[in-house]
Amino acid sequence: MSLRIGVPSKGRLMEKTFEWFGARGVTMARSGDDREYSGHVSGIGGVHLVLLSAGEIPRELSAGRIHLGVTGTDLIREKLGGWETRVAEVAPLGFGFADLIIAVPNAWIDVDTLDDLDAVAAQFRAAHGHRLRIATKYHRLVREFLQSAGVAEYRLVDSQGATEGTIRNMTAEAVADITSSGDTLRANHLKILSDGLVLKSQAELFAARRANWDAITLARLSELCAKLGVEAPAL
Ligand SMILES: Nc1ncnc2c1ncn2[C@@H]1O[C@H](COP(=O)(O)OP(=O)(O)OP(=O)(O)O)[C@@H](O)[C@H]1O
Ligand SMILES: O=P(O)(O)OC[C@H]1O[C@H](OP(=O)(O)OP(=O)(O)O)[C@H](O)[C@@H]1O
Repeated sequence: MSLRIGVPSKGRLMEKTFEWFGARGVTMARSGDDREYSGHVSGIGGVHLVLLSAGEIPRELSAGRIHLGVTGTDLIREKLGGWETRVAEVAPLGFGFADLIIAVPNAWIDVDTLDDLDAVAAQFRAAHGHRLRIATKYHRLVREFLQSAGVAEYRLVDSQGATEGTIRNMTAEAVADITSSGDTLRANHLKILSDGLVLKSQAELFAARRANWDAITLARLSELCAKLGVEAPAL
């Protein structure tokens, strides 16, 4: 059986992943034109490339339909409850850096910390009759983070994109989203709470604990890890 490795199917994450493996003698390429989601691996035998959305890779790893996968730490932790029991970290890849943060409007001059947010949230509920809304797609991570910080008077509203626009659109009062350059936050007049860093993320190579590991796939894993210069994970 070949070792199935899931890799982001488009954009910067795909290109950087191809570069990272290529620099270590494992060449990945998409077949056909840009719209064809199939590919191949050379430089090592018995490894099958599976091109997937970065957001779907955690689920495919968890189900064991791929043996290895490249995706963001944020997506693994958000999408897989008890992620350590489902995947093993093989190697951080040094790209795809992003911080998951909590941000509020610049105009909230008295709000700089989570404690301030908590105070404003209580006032907000008293004044408006509903809880302050935080727009995000990272429900699990934000809930856990705010719970451990003691912030309770809020409601998460789902936003799967253009999250920073929800405040202007009046569907939320605050946001929890990833930032890398900070341009999107600046353009939308938002500031990060000083203690509002939920998670630092980067692209990582993960192994599926529940995949069908047999002697052949384990041998291929060792060979691949040796070639990549990383330690083979204990599964
Ligand atoms: N500036 C950035 N914008 C978006 N994602 C980034 C950025 N920097 C790093 N990332 C990381 O890239 C990953 C998301 O990649 P991508 O947007 O391709 O995923 P996706 O959810 O599968 O997207 P799509 O649904 O459009 O296919 C996350 O792990 C995220 O942390
Ligand atoms: O700090 P920056 O460099 O500005 O990057 C952050 C932005 O990039 C991502 O959005 P993406 O482009 O993936 O689009 P989305 O709004 O559909 O999530 C993220 O959701 C932020 O909006």
